[in-house]
Amino acid sequence: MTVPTVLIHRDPTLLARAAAARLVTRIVDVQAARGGAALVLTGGGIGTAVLAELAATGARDAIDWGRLDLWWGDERFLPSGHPDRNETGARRALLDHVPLDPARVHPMPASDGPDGDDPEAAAERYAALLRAAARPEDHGPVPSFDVLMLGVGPDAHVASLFPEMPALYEEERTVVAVRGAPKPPPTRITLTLPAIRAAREVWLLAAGEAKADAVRLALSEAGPLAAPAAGAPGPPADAGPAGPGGGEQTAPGPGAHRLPLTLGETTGSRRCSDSVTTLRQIWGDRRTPEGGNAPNATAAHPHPHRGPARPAGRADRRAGRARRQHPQPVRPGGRRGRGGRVHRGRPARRSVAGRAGRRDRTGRGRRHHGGARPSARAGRRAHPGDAAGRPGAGRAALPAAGAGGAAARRVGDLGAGGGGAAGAPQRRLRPERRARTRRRRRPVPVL
Ligand SMILES: O=C1O[C@H](COP(=O)(O)O)[C@@H](O)[C@H](O)[C@H]1O
Repeated sequence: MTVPTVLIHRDPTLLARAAAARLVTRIVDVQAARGGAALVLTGGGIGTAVLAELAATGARDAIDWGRLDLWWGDERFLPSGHPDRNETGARRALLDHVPLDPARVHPMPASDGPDGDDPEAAAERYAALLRAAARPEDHGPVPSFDVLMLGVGPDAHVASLFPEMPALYEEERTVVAVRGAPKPPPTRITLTLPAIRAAREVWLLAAGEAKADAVRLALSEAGPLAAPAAGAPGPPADAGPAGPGGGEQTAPGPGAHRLPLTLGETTGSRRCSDSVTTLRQIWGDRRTPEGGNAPNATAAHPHPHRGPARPAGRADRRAGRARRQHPQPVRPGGRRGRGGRVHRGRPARRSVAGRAGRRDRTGRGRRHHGGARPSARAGRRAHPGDAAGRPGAGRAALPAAGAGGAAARRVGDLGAGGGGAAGAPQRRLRPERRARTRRRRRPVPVL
């Protein structure tokens, strides 16, 4: 199954800079390997901010702009040059400042374009353009985009695929018109999910408190109908053929169905490989080093099950002792992060469990020694706040994920297996078992 990669950055500006830096690297790498590269742009606040940061960085000169194809994931169907068009924003932020080959810039048609005010015809025109650009090795009606960026709306929409709307049912066409979109303007053109899934990498970009619920949905097993962002990374890798053209397999390449996602407004910068872990990290990081909830988190996410932070208790003191007995090495050049600060340099490789131990900066929680699967590890990543029912506390805190399916089971694991479950004492490992299980820990690269 595709495992999302989640990158969390301190604030939207850092997020945009980091995404821009990643874009440079990715495009340069692809161009070095294959000559050209294909990038799909998104509109919206953070998507445009990424382009502005790309324009601002000196590293942009490493890109061979003349060999970059630009496509759009969606467009508001408005006259050319309209300030609300995604194309207009992208041109202002980046395209007007770099030496692109105009023939390789492919905006979606405007409402005063060759098809006039006919979004269906305009969508078909764009689909034909994509089809013409697809090479035999793309095995489908669209090019295998190297990076496809998507903003995420507060309702978890991506591109112009809004929850419950007919475009989400599309299995054949790669581009469709959307009428009656809940977000203005109502008429739009959008890539469909099969076209999005043909990308080698899909990057979901979400910044700010208003997007946190959408991110939670995207990482849960909510279907794309309820949360279109959840459908962007594609079906499980072992689910067999899936791609534009119905059952015809696209061959999207080794990185396909990855879901790099960036969430702003949190602290730290880390990579993890388990969505439940990630959710816990997102929420966990909202706690201040002093043990209270960060004020913005509390205000913007009123969860009925979240209780107030409680003072450190017995389990917390035990965790502090464990940490002192097993200090985590810090690589020269990096430093241990604390809430609200950025990690400098590239932290040492360390395991999920190791990160979990470090994450508890106040002496609460405990260091984990188990070699269990990630969800169980996450479950044992106890935090006293869990007992108080704060949003790391499994099903109760993640209503959508808890609604059913495997996510519910995983989330359930968190509550049941988690030492943080109310009143559940945490199992202490004998020293020799600690050593054994520590050896089994799989290092997970972090940023
Ligand atoms: O309407 C749109 O909204 C989304 C998200 O925009 P944001 O301002 O909330 O970041 C965007 O990704 C999409 O391309 C756009 O057409």
